[in-house]
Amino acid sequence: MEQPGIVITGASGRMGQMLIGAVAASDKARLVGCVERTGHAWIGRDVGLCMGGAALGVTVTDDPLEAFASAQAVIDFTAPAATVEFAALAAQARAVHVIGTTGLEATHLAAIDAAARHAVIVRAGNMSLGVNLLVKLTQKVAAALDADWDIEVIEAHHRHKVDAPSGTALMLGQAAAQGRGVALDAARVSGRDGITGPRETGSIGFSAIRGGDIVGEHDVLFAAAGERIILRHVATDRAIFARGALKAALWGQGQKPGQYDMMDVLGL
Ligand SMILES: NC(=O)C1=CN([C@@H]2O[C@H](COP(=O)(O)OP(=O)(O)OC[C@H]3O[C@@H](n4cnc5c(N)ncnc54)[C@H](O)[C@@H]3O)[C@@H](O)[C@H]2O)C=CC1
Ligand SMILES: O=C(O)C1=N[C@H](C(=O)O)C[C@H](O)C1
Repeated sequence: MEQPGIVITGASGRMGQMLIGAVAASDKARLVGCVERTGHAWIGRDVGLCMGGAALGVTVTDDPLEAFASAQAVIDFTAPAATVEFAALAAQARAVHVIGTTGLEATHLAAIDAAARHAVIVRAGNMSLGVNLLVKLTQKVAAALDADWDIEVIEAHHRHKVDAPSGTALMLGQAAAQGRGVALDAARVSGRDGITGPRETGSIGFSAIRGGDIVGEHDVLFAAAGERIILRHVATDRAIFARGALKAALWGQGQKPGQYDMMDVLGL
């Protein structure tokens, strides 16, 4: 059987280039398309040459529908508005849509839910094995501790990141809330500043650091009187996200329409 053909959206981005490298090097998938936004300097050029390497025989396009028509999967690490558009188009093309984009708000999520009625969508704020294990651990630890243990999620990323808290931090906060049996929306406290008053018992705090070229670092801090537990993940190479996304694109082949995450893909 022919290997699944994969389209990468946001081809020139930090993750786009990492994903193109991963698919081009894979013996389980074929790179069949690359999409960038209209007006981008890469449109109409071979993506391999644009990346400074050998030609890959794939021309970058700003026409996602045409690109998706010949694909079995679309891997999408772009921006919320673009991802919503791609979800509808991937569903139309019956291609598995792997979504790594973060910063999605309720309206974006509703549109993705609608597309998942007709298509396979795998979405996760972090596609690495390590972070998905950390999510599981966070839920377990939170379930074992009572509200005398304050929970704080601290994340650090590069200076170009546009959303906060990170998608990963939200996954970790959600896991902590689930473990504790509370709703994250009710417990969440982000970005303290000024006279905040003392910490509210049971709240789950989020802090974001932005600087330099930090790939992605996440701590879940459980702090009580006299002791602290810190669960930590440090990403040093974006290849971990690309590997996870490619795994998700392959796993999604033949699945029933619906929305899945990396826990499903990794069997965690
Ligand atoms: N889930 C995960 O494991 C990970 C998720 N991310 C997320 O992926 C997203 C992208 O991250 P980066 O690659 O660092 O950003 P980036 O800014 O380097 O790349 C985004 C790319 O998307 C392109 N783009 C935007 N709108 C588009 C459109 N309408 N059509 C085609 N292309 C379009 C941009 O031109 C750009 O090349 C962010 O939301 C980030 O948080 C990043 C790393 C891992
Ligand atoms: O923007 C990034 O770079 C990253 N984004 C994801 C997030 O928001 O958690 C995953 C990873 O931390 C890198």
